[in-house]
Parts: sequence; structure tokens; C-alpha cells
Amino acid sequence: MSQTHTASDLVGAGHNRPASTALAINDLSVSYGAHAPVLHNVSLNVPDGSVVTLLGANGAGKSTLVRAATGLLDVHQARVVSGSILLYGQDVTAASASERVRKGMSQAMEGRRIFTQLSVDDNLRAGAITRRGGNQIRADLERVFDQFPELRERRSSKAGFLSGGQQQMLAIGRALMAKPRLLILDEPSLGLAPKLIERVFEVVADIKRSGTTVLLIEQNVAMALEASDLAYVFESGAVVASGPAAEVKNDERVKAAYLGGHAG
Ligand SMILES: Nc1ncnc2c1ncn2[C@@H]1O[C@H](COP(=O)(O)OP(=O)(O)OP(=O)(O)O)[C@@H](O)[C@H]1O
Repeated sequence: MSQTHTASDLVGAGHNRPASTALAINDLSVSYGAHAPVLHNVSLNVPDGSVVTLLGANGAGKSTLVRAATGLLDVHQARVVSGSILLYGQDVTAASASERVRKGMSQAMEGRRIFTQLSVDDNLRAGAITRRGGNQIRADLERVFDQFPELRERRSSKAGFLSGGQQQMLAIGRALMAKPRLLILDEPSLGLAPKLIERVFEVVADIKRSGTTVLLIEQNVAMALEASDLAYVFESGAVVASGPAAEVKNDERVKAAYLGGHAG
């Protein structure tokens, strides 16, 4: 496994990323307010068509990295101090969140930020708001319902009446309705029962099969690594290890810190 702070040994090199890179983060440093940076020269690559996992303890910097990628730093009074963010080869470091959505990025937020007063159906349709083509949207809606039959059963219910797990499914389904090229899943298994967690990872595999690239932040390390092509390990705002997920899974430090001493 690579122990460096860059991922250039994994896919492509330096700043001339191949067009097949969905997301490239180059030497990124981020600060909240006037404080010292909490991300330090972070570089990572999410190859098109892959599933990439970010691992790290609480406070390691994963959410900050995601906020930088999605363009939501300013909402948190944070900013890029140095470095760049490329989405499909285009520099989006200064681009708004909505511009990034238009370029194919979508995020299913941790915390189940759904519209509780709207129906399940309307929540899912809201995910497709930037798209045209009613027939395709209806077909995608059915596909989400195939993946999450419990949502189909409750399609007319207010989303606020769903269980926590069902709301989590709805958040993922809504992000899928945007038909993203790059889907960011922030703790999709958070608070779910084991059976639902398995489902979430089946859905991740399905999303990958459909050609969508996935950036995954997960506390459920063993399953996340199983589902991923590459993994990056964050510590104190820096990438301390990275490599193919199968190698990261067998790394002694990762095993000790995240896998309870075995590779699960
Ligand atoms: N709104 C904020 N204002 C100031 N500092 C913040 C803010 N949000 C996060 N931080 C700091 O930035 C660092 C990275 O936090 P971040 O939330 O990115 O970590 P994380 O790996 O996502 O953790 P978790 O798994 O707990 O969500 C931490 O030191 C944290 O205290």
C-alpha cells in the first residue's frame, strides 16, 4: 500500500489527470473561519467508474473533504486555502455547488436531509429536478422502487412518517434520481439495522454496475472496503495511507484501528 500523501501512483500522475478521472483533489488545504487548516495538502483521485472509500476516525477530515468536493464549504464558514478540485478534468475549485451538480455530481447526505412534509414520491422526483424527459424520470423512479420496495409501498406517505432506515433509503434514492455521474454517499449505512446495511452495499454494487462512480464515506469499514476499488485513510486532516481496497484491508494499522484486529 502506498504510504505517500498523494495518490499519483494509483491512477494517473501529477496534475495532468486523465479524462477518465471523475474527481481529482490536488494538494488541498482547507480552513474553517480564521483557524489553521484542518485539511493539509490532501490529494486523491476517484477514477471514473470506480468506488472509492474514505476512512478515518471522527474528526479526521472526511466530511470537510466532501464539503470541499461538493462546493459546500462556505455554508460552514470554511474555505480552500490552497490546492485544486477537478471534476471530469475541469477545475471546479471556485464553482458553486449547483454548477457541480450540473457537471454530474450528486450527494446523498448523512443525516437524512429529506423533505419530511413531502411524499416519498415527491422527494424522489425532487431529486430529478435538474433533468428533463418525463419518461426516463418515471423509469428511474421505478428502478429506485425496485431497489427499495418499502419505498414503493409508501410512495404516497409523507417522508417524515418513514422510519429512520427508510428515510436513509429515500435519501440515497433521491440522489440516484439526479442520474449522477459521480455519487457521493456520506455514511449511507448510518443507524441502519444489519439487514439494511447489506442492502445498502448491494445498492452500491448496483450503482457501480450502472456506470456511476461512487465516493463513499463509511464507518462500516469492512463492508466499505469489500465494496470499493480504492481506499484513502485520513488522519488529522491528511491522507496517511491509500491504495487498492483489498490491500488497505490487509494493512496491519487499518486492521488494528478499524477492523477489530482482523480483516473481516
Ligand atoms: N464547522 C466547523 N467549524 C470549525 N471546525 C470544524 C467544523 N467542522 C469540522 N471542523 C473541524 O475540522 C476537522 C475535521 O472534521 P471533519 O468533520 O471533516 O471530520 P470527519 O472525518 O468527517 O469526522 P466525523 O467522522 O466525525 O464526521 C476536525 O478537527 C473538526 O473539529
